[in-house]
Amino acid sequence: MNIKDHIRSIPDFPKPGIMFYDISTLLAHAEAWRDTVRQLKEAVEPHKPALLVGIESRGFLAAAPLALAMGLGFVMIRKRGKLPGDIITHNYDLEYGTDTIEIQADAIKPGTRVVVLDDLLATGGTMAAAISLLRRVGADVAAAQFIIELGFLNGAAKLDVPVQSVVRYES
Ligand SMILES: O=P(O)(O)OC[C@H]1O[C@H](OP(=O)(O)OP(=O)(O)O)[C@H](O)[C@@H]1O
Ligand SMILES: Nc1ncnc2[nH]cnc12
Repeated sequence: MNIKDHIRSIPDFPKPGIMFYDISTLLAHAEAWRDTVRQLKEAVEPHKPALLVGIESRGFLAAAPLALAMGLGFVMIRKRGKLPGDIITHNYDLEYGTDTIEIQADAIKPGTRVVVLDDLLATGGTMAAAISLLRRVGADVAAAQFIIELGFLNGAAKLDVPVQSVVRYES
């Protein structure tokens, strides 16, 4: 199964000059999606995580089925203002402006080995922020796992954990 055959590339979205890699078509194809989750499992298992973490929102689509397939729990990192209870907040810089992600303060016991998942690695800013947030709650971040990596943006250079992806684009 060639996973790339099921990812749709849409030029000039959300703005001119950006190629958008759309996983809608991958999710809609049962066999291709099953194979994607299988490949995620093969890549993540060697890190022996006790827990998986997903980043809102497309990261949930990867992390939740993988957690079920691996028999592990799954923790959400969410955008600002969505999580109830005691939360830990992390602000980070985007190309223009700032953004905020959050996790529940008691979601992860200190020392727990986790793998973080997101659908796509672009500049690496989102995953770098997620890793900082996870370390603040005491998680041991074993790896960052993606479905898609945009290699030409060199986001992996921002991350100080092993970076893995199912498919990679060079342009
Ligand atoms: O490597 P970066 O440059 O940080 O970009 C990657 C992030 O951008 C997208 O999320 P988006 O903010 O579009 O949210 P969504 O998952 O809710 O669609 C994607 O799902 C990653 O989380
Ligand atoms: N080029 C891209 N395609 C899909 N999702 C993205 N998130 C950030 N950059 C993206």
